[in-house]
Amino acid sequence: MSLLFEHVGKRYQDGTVGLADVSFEVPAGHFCVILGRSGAGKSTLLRCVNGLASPSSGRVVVDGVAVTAATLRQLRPRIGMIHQSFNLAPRASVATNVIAGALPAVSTGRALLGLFPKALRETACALIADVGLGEEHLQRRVASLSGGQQQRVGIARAFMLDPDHVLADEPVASLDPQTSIDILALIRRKAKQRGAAVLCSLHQIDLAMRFADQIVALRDGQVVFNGTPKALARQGLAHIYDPGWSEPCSLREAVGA
Ligand SMILES: Nc1ncnc2c1ncn2[C@@H]1O[C@H](COP(=O)(O)OP(=O)(O)OP(=O)(O)O)[C@@H](O)[C@H]1O
Repeated sequence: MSLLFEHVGKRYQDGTVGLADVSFEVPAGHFCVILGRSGAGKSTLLRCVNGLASPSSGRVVVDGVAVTAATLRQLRPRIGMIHQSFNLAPRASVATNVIAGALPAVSTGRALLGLFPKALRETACALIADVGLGEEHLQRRVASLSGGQQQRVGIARAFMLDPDHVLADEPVASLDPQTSIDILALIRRKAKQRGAAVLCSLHQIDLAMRFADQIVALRDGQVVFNGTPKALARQGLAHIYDPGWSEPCSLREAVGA
């Protein structure tokens, strides 16, 4: 159960290159953080996994199945999504938002009527407790919660269908430092419990170093680093973030100079 990017390129309709030629693998159960400057291609990469963007070249392979319009129906229930701005229904309750994570597995008619099977309702309640929201929160409107609490709802929703993969696009961008740590620890714990691979884009290097098993760094739509936090600490961050960085620097590093 892994996520594989094989020479993935994405050119948008206006000609902008979102991804140039990206290849790497995230093994099952790994927490993989995607780093890179603004515009490096992090969101584009995540969107290529859940079909919100389709690669112009190459392919994304989820557990051996290439992501295409035809396979998305089968793959979507196995991919949980956590968003930067939570993407919840603000006027609906915590419980309603969490159970909405099961929509890919429920017929449209039943979903419209709010008829979720008892097992799914029980799963939703258990998840809400597990992410640290007490019973008193079940019927609260999401709009009345803090950002950190809303992201806990988003995490519970993402795990409704026991996903094999979790995509998190800057999940702590709007949260304070301690809440960010708590939220990433929660995503990591839930994913490890499940054995799910996580692909999580971040701008906070300290958090990447703290939580990642694997770090992939993008620059101008290309992979400029793929390895452990320790290896990145040895290598430094110039090749990812410095505007003036150029290739000879990485060549020197490659020969250990
Ligand atoms: N719908 C689109 N149409 C045209 N270009 C796009 C589109 N979406 C993204 N891009 C471009 O693709 C490149 C990569 O964007 P992307 O959003 O993937 O970067 P990012 O690393 O997630 O940035 P940030 O950290 O700011 O969110 C950028 O040049 C961006 O302007």
